[in-house]
Amino acid sequence: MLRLNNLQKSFGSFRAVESVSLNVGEGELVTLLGPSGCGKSTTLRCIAGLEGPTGGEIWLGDTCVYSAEKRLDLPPEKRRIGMVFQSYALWPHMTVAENVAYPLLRQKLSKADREAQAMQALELVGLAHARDTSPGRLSGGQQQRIALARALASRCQILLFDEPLSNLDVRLREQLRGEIREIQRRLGITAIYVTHDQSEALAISDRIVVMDKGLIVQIDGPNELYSRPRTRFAASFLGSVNLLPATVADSGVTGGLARYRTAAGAIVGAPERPDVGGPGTAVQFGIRSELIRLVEDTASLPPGCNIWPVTVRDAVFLGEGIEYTLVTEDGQTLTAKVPPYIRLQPGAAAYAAIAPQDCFIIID
Ligand SMILES: Nc1ncnc2c1ncn2[C@@H]1O[C@H](COP(=O)(O)OP(=O)(O)OP(=O)(O)O)[C@@H](O)[C@H]1O
Repeated sequence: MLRLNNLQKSFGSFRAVESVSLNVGEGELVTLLGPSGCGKSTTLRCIAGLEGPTGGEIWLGDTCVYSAEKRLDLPPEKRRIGMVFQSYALWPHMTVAENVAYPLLRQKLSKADREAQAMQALELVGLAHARDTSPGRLSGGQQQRIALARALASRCQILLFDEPLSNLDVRLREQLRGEIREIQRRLGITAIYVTHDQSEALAISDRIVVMDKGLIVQIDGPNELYSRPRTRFAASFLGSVNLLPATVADSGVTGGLARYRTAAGAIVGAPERPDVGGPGTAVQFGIRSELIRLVEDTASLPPGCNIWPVTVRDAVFLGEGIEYTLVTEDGQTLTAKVPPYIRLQPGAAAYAAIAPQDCFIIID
């Protein structure tokens, strides 16, 4: 449905989008995730036609809408794209229904059809009852729903979201992201969603594109990206991670696992990464903080667990859990987020344990 081939965008000599190639399937919701300034919004604006790229190609279905080589650049109104921005951009002097119907004026529709399409879109976002209200009298969440209805009303091929929930409080953000996902799935509409919020990306995406400095670092489903990040950047951008220096001890051991020697000499297991070199190759051994089990004796642990004897240095109560800072026997620091019923005092001796399948290997 959407294809970017080596998309580039420079502002003067600054390359905001270095090179982005991406295929998005029909009905897919793909998120562009990355830190401020990594080129997410610029990529989105190029797709919408609001920004002129400096290289590459953009295809929407079978239509090439931008090609540097062919000197082709279709204007936004010819791209059948709907866009939802961080700011709701609603007209205060129009009613809710008039705001939603406004972009339809460009289409050759009768007044009755325009109104019917606008009302259908308002029903989808649960705001049909507010049709005659002024948008200024509604809450931020409701105003963003109207902006979504306006994008849906024109029955576009693709919906683009640029940080649509950033102006809302946490609870509303969580509720609205669920609603956006539900409507997108129900209509089977293709969507590209820009955010710098990792939990939002994990919650709503079919696939996540992690970007850094105008380049794609990794593209994967939320689960794969969380459990098998390929680089230090991708690992640290999603969730909390511990990285321990290690070397390959033995590969192809059993069930897709390989063994790694950590700095203190302990041998631990993780899924084998085929692109890592043989024994002796230096790697980083990745452990998610929230997947660590913290126990006072090892009897209850399943066989084959990676186990580190640790001393508790610090504990921070977070409500839904406790974040422990732990020190291994060779002086490495581990962060573990565990349920709040596990209470250990600073100075206590314990064991940090994790299943090999829950670990991952980083090579950069
Ligand atoms: N019109 C412009 N002129 C010059 N530089 C620009 C322009 N628009 C964007 N940039 C620069 O391009 C880089 C990428 O910007 P972009 O808005 O795409 O980042 P982003 O990943 O969406 O970050 P954010 O979440 O902060 O919006 C930034 O360094 C930004 O300053």
